Parts: sequence; structure tokens; C-alpha cells
Amino acid sequence: MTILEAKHLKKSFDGVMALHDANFSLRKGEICGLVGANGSGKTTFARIISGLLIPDGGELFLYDAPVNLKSHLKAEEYQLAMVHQNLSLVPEMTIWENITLGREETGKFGFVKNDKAMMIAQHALDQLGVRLSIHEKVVNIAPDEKQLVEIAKALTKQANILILDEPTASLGFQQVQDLFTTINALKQQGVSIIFISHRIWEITKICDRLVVFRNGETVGELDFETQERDEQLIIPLITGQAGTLEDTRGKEERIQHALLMQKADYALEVTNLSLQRKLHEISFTLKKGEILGIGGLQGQGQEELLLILAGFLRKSSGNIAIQGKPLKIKHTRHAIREGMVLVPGDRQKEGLFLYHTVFTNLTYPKVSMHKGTLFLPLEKLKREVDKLIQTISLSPPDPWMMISHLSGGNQQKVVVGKWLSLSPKILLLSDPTKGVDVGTRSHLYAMIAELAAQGTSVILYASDNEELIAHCDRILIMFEGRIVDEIAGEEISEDRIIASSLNIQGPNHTENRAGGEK
Ligand SMILES: Nc1ncnc2c1ncn2[C@@H]1O[C@H](COP(=O)(O)OP(=O)(O)OP(=O)(O)O)[C@@H](O)[C@H]1O
Repeated sequence: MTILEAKHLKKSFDGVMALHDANFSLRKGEICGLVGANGSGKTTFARIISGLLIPDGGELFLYDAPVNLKSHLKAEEYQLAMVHQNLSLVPEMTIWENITLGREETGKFGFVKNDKAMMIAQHALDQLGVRLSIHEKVVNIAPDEKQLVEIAKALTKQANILILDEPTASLGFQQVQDLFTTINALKQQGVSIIFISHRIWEITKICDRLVVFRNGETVGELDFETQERDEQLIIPLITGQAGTLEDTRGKEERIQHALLMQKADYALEVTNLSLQRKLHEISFTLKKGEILGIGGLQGQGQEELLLILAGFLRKSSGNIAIQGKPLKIKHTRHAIREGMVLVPGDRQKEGLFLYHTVFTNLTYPKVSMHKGTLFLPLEKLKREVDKLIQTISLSPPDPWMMISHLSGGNQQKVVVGKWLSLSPKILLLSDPTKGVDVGTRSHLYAMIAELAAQGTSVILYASDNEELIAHCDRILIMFEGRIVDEIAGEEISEDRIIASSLNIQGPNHTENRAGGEK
């Protein structure tokens, strides 16, 4: 039974066409994937059907009845809930207050029933396997935990239709597995789910059907009841180009490169680095031109390690040397001057000036680090920005667009792009392709491989194991603030990464390297 049907939906923002012919249907108790390149209109569509935006045209039917789209649709009346890509949590409130916000119940004498609200919040977190205190303030929790709280908040609305807009972008594989268990349980209860993601393996794993948007238009549909769960069928529909995306380096090439790295000079040496309760005696080296992966479950100290190297956090003890020169990194400018830059994981918090243009954001690192004559030549900067926009395939390719008006994935492209202009010696990447579409992702990794070939050393923390396997010469696995395994060349495999991430000795796991190796 079809419970939601959208026909020919249209929406523009100040002349930017976000949707021009979106068609979509959702059946009772199914999980329908919605995929498409960055800026193809998925969030705009999700916001229209959840009543947050009024479309310019088209029709919407919910439970077979037409919905008046001229006024704001009241999502809760239609038992429809959405998990937003840009989180809607209040940082200064606790987890339980956020989860139950706006739906407070009062007792006989007008007191808010806090005990009941806490119970509801705790139950929602338990459903997702999240072990956080409901009394913790949201400001103190990590991006992946915020995402899970946002999902928990939607679960408590007991909706019949649940829209999940990139719910897994900041989650690690174990958190994704737990979320999938919850989604499947909801499906069994008859809930219909729209699942938006750029990770194609997630779509083929969890969805019953899939709809593809391109440039604001529905361009295809696959029903996994009759069609194969095959990435090769999906990717051409998203990119609009025949054929699949090339891995940036073949397996053989990667193994050869890893061997070459053994002879290369050291770019970075980290010895016995510690941070109260978060990092313990971390030691490792990074070679010139090497791509070193950092893996493990979310929150095992990976972010903290990168934040120390980039000068955002102060280590408790240990040593850092760049090209053999010992360094005391006291602030971010210090790290940047030494050629070490961080592309952060939380783009809205750490990476962008949302209410400034693409041009300002892309030129900021260069302008702020500029010494010497008073001005940088504007024309030259403009040319550089045009080139960067092309490199990161920004859509729309407009340097004067305000960042907050770009789609989520395009904002992330700007975060990565702005540091590339400095041609860093060491590039620290914290989940750089979070929310980025498949086409751009392969483009970004090609760019990273190109930088590595020119001698930039890269530390890549990725929550997606596939990305580590496809792009790294060597991978360090972290568990509870320690390096517990180092995997290189031919030894790199998903099984080994998972076993080490859970700190289980896998069949090929020859040695536990707690404390790291130098
Ligand atoms: N408030 C706004 N003002 C101007 N343009 C907007 C606004 N919101 C969205 N857009 C534009 O509409 C288009 C579609 O954006 P939307 O966020 O729906 O894409 P998306 O498919 O969800 O992308 P992503 O995968 O990157 O999240 C983009 O070109 C975007 O820049």
C-alpha cells in the first residue's frame, strides 16, 4: 500500500533550482533509499514532505489524501518525523531534555513530568545501543553521539513515516550496524522509512527500494525485490555517466607504494604522546608522501590525536618532530606554519564561516597566513578560487554564494578545498568525505593521492573502513586511546580492521602493538 506519493515537486531558492520534477512514492513498512549527488535536491525534498518548506509546485498525497502544500504541512499530524542532516539539538541542554523537547507533559498540579521524559529518553538511547548518560549536556558530546541523540529524538515521536537524512554520515561501522538493527525492527512494526545516504553499501544492505535524484529530478528507481543489489547499477544513475568509478590506485599499485614508503624520509615522528584519560603513549611515524590511515571504532582517541597535532589541544606528555626537528605545538597557527593542517570532522563547528561566501572561506587560510606586503593580488586569488572550485567540483560553481546556502556535501567540499591552497607538508584529514557524494569522493581521493605523489604526507581518519582500505599505505587501529594494531600493504583487509577495532585477535593478527611501534 502506498502511503506517500509526491508528484512533480518544484522548489527554487533565489533563482537556484533545487527541485524541478521530483517524483517519489513510499509504501507501508518499506525502507526506501533516496540517493543522488550533492545538491541534487534530496534534503529539499525531505524538508518539503516534512512540512519545513513550501514547494513552488507539484502535488503530495499522504495516506491517499491530497495535502494542501500552500500552507505548512503539520508533520506530526501525519505521524511523520525527520532526522536532520544539520543537527537541531540545543547544546546547553542535557541529552534527555533535547530528546523530549517540545513534548513535555505536565502532571495534575502543572509540574512537568521529568521522570517520564527521562525514561522515554533512556529507552530511545537503549534502542540504539548508545551508552551515554542522559544527564550529559549535548555541548560535551562528540559529533557521532550528537547524531545518535538526534535519531533517538525522532524515534520517540513514534512516527509512521520516518525520514533519515544522512543519519550515518558521522557514524562508525558498529554504530551503523546498531542503527540498522533498529531500522529493521521499525520496519517490522510497519513504519515506512526514507533513508538518505551517500554510502552505497548501506543502501544495498538496508533498503528494499531506491529512488535516484539528479539535478532536482527523479531519474531512476530500483526495486531490490526484482533487481540485483548491485553498486554498479546504482552509481551510473547517480553520476549520469556510464561505467563505474575508478579506485584511485589498484591493489597492486598500493602495495608497491607501501614498499616504496619503507625507504622514504620521515615527515613526522610522534613518541609517547599522551592526553589525560584520552590518549596513552601513542608512538608512530609518518613518511614523506605516505597516506597513513587511522581506524577503529568511533571515539577511541582518533579525533584527539589529530587535534593535538593541529594545535587545537595541548598534549599532557610526549614528543612530536617534523622532518627530524622537535616541535612544541602551542596553537593552530604554529602547526600551520610548520605546514601541518587539519581538515576537521565537524564542518559547521570547526571548518567554515557559514555566513560568508565561498570565496572568503576558500581564501581565508592563505590570507590569514600572509606575511609581507599589505595586500594579496585580488585577481590572482580569484583565479586560484576558480581553479579550486573546479577541483572540488563545487555545485553551483559560484564563488559568491553564501556557504549556508550550499548543500551539506558541497559545504564539506569547501572545508577540504580551503586547505589545499596551502600545499601542506602534512595533511590531517578527519573523515573528509562525510556527506560527500560518490563521484566527488573519488575525485577528492584522486586529489589526495596526487598531493601524496608530490610529497605531502597524509594522516587520514575515516569512519568508513572501505575508504581506509582503498586509499591508505598503512593503517593504525586505535582502541581506548592506544594504537593496538598496525596493518600495511597486503595485510590490509576488512576482517583484520574489524577484529583489531574490537581489540579481538584475528587470524592474521600476529602481534598486539599497544603503545605503537616506531
Ligand atoms: N536556503 C537555500 N538558499 C539557496 N540555495 C539553496 C538553499 N537550500 C538549498 N539550496 C540549493 O538547492 C540545491 C539542492 O540542495 P539540497 O540540500 O536539497 O541537496 P542534497 O541533494 O540534499 O545535497 P547533499 O547530498 O550535499 O546534502 C543546492 O544547489 C543548494 O545549494
